[in-house]
Amino acid sequence: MNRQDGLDALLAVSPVIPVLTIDNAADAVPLARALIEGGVGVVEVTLRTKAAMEAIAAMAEAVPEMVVGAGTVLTPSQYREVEEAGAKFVVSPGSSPAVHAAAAKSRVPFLPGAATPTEVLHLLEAGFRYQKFFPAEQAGGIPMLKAIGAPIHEVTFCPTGGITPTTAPDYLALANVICVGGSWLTPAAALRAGDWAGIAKLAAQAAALKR
Ligand SMILES: O=C(O)C(=O)C[C@H](O)[C@H](O)COP(=O)(O)O
Repeated sequence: MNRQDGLDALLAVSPVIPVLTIDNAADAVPLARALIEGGVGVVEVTLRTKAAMEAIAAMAEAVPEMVVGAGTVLTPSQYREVEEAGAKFVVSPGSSPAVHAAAAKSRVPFLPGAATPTEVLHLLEAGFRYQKFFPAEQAGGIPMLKAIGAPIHEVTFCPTGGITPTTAPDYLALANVICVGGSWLTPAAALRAGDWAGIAKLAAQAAALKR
């Protein structure tokens, strides 16, 4: 089976995929509801915190209208764990043969990361037409994506890393970008304060971006 079956539809759900770092699993459900209220129906929950796995499971269970993805998946065992927790897609900042093998065995589609033309071509050769361009700003940003897109037409990107509400529209205007990832929708202070209304407002602004 193709390891990216259905991924195109998931990446088309919102112009911005919020990249979430959740310290407190109890925040997961109200946070997902706030994002849905703002019109953002897809998230990437990074495995950067102890609470991440529980957060994925809680969101997938309690907020079925949210497409919950798992990010920072670096190993085959993490791939299996997030699938069990209910993740609908898996994101990695890079890629490795072991994680590719885990993706090949899984029903959950995989969005691997690349930052150079050689990495992009390796992934394309392995069948990955959708790739995370990471770390987007540090790896050359918009000029780099344009330069990669000139010779390599077949790959569509979700750039992530250092993107802001100001730069997001310019990324989204590129022919080889389907969506962008970013952490700005969920500022740490807003999460700590449980400012769900504020997060819903940021989500609404992101959901309204054109692509
Ligand atoms: O954790 C991962 O797997 C990552 O790939 C890193 C995140 O995508 C970036 O850290 C996004 O964060 P901002 O740059 O703040 O928008």
